[in-house]
Amino acid sequence: MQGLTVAYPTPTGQLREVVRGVDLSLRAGETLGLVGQSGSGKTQTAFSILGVLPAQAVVVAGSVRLDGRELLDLSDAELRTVRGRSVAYVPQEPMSNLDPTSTVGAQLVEGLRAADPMPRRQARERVLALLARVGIADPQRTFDAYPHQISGGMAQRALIAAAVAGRPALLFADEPTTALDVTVQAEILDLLRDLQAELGMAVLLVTHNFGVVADSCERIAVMQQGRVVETGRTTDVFDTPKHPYTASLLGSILDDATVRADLETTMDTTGQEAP
Ligand SMILES: Nc1ncnc2c1ncn2[C@@H]1O[C@H](COP(=O)(O)OP(=O)(O)OP(=O)(O)O)[C@@H](O)[C@H]1O
Repeated sequence: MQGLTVAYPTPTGQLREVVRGVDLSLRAGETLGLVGQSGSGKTQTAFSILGVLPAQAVVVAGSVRLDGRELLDLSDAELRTVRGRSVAYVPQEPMSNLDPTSTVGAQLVEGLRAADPMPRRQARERVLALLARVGIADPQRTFDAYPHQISGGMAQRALIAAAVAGRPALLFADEPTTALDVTVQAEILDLLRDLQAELGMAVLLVTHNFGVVADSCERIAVMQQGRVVETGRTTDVFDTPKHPYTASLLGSILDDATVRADLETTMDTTGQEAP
C-alpha cells in the first residue's frame, strides 16, 4: 500500500480525510499489527485492501498492490474473485457476521460456492473438513447448528474456516478476539498462527491489545488520525518508540505485567536481547 488517502464528503460538501498517505507492506507469512486509538483509520485502511469501503468513500490517492496486481482498479466482479481467494477477513464480532436464520453449515457452503463454484456435495465435504481443521470437535453438529446454538468461540472458528477456505494470500483479522471470553482468546490466536504457518498467509491484525501484538506480530504500524506515525519491528518499537504518540500508548500498557511477559517471550524466541 502506497500513499493511500481515503476521504468522506462532509455535509458542507468538503472532503474529510480519514486515511492519509498510508504506506504499508507485508510479506508472505508475516504478521503486521495495526494499532491506534478508536477512529484512527485502521479499519478504513484494511477495508481498502478488501475493496469493501462504503459507497460514499472516496479514494483520493494511492495504490494497493497484491502480488503486483493493483486492487484499487478492479471492477466489482474482479474484486469478488479476489475476496476469499486472495484476501480474506475475520471479523470482530463473529455472531453478528452469521445469519441467525440459517445453519452454520449452509452459510459456509454458500460462501464457499460463491467464491469457488463447485457441486453442493463437494462443498459440504470441504466445509466439514475445514471445521475439523479449525479445531471443532464435532464438525457435523456445528454444521447443522444455528448460530445461537454455538458459542462465540465456535462461531469465530467457523468464520476462520470460511476465511481460509480459499487459501488467501492475505488475511485481515479485525480485533478477532475482542468479543470472546478471555479463556478462548489465546486459542483463537494460536489457531490463526497455526493456519498462517500452514498456508504461508500474510496476516494484518488490527487490535487495541498490545499483549496480542507482543505475542503475535513481527512488525507493528501505529496509526494516529489517519496517518501511520511509526512502523517497525515490534521488539524495536516497544523498546525504543520513536514517535511521542507511540510512547504515550506504550507508557500506559508497559506497566502491565502480562504484556511485559509476552514481550520478553517474543524477544527470546526471535533471538533478540531481552529488555
Ligand atoms: N461511512 C463513513 N462515513 C464517514 N466517516 C466514516 C465512515 N466510516 C468511518 N468513518 C470515519 O473514519 C475514521 C476512521 O474510522 P476507522 O473505523 O477506520 O477507525 P478505527 O481506527 O478502525 O477505529 P476502531 O478501533 O474504533 O474500529 C473515523 O473518524 C470514522 O468516523
